[in-house]
Amino acid sequence: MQHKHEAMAVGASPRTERIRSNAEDQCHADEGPQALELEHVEQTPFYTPVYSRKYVWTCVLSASIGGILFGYDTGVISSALVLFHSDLGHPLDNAEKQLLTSLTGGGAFVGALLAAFVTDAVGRKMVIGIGCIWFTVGSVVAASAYSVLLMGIARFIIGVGIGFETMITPIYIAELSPSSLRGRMITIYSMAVTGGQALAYAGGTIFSHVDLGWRYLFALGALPALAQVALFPVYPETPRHLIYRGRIEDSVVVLQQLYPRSPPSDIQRLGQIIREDVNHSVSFDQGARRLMWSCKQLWLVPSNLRSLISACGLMAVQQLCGFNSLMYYSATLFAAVGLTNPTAASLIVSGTNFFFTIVALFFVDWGRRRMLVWTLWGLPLALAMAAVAFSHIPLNSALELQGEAPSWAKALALASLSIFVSFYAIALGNIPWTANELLALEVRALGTSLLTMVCWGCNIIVSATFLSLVGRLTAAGAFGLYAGLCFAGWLLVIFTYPETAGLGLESIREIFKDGFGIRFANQRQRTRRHGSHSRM
Ligand SMILES: O[C@H]1[C@H](O)[C@@H](O)[C@H](O)[C@@H](O)[C@H]1O
Repeated sequence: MQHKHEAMAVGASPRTERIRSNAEDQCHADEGPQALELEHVEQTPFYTPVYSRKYVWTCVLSASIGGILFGYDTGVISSALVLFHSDLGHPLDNAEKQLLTSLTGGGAFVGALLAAFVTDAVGRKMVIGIGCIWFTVGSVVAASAYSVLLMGIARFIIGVGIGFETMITPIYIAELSPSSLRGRMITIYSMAVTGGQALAYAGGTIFSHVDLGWRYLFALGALPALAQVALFPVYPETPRHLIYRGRIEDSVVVLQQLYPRSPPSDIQRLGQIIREDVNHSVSFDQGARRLMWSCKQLWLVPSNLRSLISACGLMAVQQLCGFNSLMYYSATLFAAVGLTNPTAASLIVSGTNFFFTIVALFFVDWGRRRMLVWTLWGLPLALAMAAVAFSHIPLNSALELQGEAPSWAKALALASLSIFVSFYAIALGNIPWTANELLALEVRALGTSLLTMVCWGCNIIVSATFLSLVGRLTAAGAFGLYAGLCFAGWLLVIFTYPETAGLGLESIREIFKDGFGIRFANQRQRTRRHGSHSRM
């Protein structure tokens, strides 16, 4: 009832009022027992030998190649900038360097928006393919570029590919995975991202000794895209999308492949539950899958809006915590604190990030909210330590050391930044990519597109302002500011991010019906655990 008043207060038309209240009624329908049943069916393979899950792992690993592309192409620019010399017509000035770095973020922002227009129409798998085309074309143009303009165009094209890929791969994986493994499988994708970044830094070290090495670096970026296209026949369209398009028989075949050990009755029931959820979304669709309609669903249905705030809020925290400033400027920062091999120093950041993403793999299905709440406090603490350290290290706005710095401050700077990366990678670095699971099917494509745009919008803000922040506030002030933002992010998570680990995608919409559902979700987790104990 309260929601009706909310909508009236903003002057909703009778039609939008109808849309909203339909959705509310559906959300309040009794989904509890059915949702638990779905989770039970999806968990069946969990108790069966690993080889029976081979197919789902093959699909997830094939899709995760997109993560390698994302990581490699965002990481490669920092090495390439050092290797360009005058190969693009003249030595690059700072503005050109910043432009070539941020154009990828701009392209990704546009790509995520474009992907929203096509995802429901052409399917999840096809969008992965479209992303690969952008990556391949962008890599070829970048490898053969001879001017800043051409390189700029190439970086933008690669960015569009990243936008497509970051929008679709997490949805694709979430829709294919059994709920008990969903977090872990999306974390495989995050591992691919951080692994791709580490590969880019390693490649940068190797090709720094090769004439025109940057051309090889960019050309190599096309290989994962081509590999993903080659694997196209191996991975299927998601059952949820197939059902959405009315291809029921195809969806049953895919479900059978995904759950080979489940009895046919379980497969049938799973298909039926997904179908009911899809019918529920399509019935709102009124026959026209128009973006405007999805927008209204997202903004005017309070439960959808709340899930969007939760998901996008967490993604904003991931980017605004300042991690990517460290990623892009780590070499320069570490050089300032006395390390002699800057590329190897960058490998410390990307390697630590990769390592702790692997650690995250073991905890993410234990609890997303739990992991976030237990680790996020470490970020402001580590950044506050970094702020203390850098207040004794005199740097100018180009991050060059101006004078002497005490060795304890240098050691503290190194230690605090390493602690920061570890705490970041174990939860905040990957959980926001699982957040599309918060969105109901009828708004998942558009909502995930917005989620991805928040990621890239905030990414551009952080990467384009770090040096100016250091200029205005000093490095200590910049780290202090990030510490404040991280602390605010921790509070945001505590109040708005419910626990979703182990819940079926079709049951998550229920959580947001009366608020951010923190208590409700905890209660669901208890019931679920109790249910699975009593089944065992
Ligand atoms: O999840 C990824 C990962 O943490 C990367 O290391 C970071 O560069 C990206 O911005 C983030 O979205």
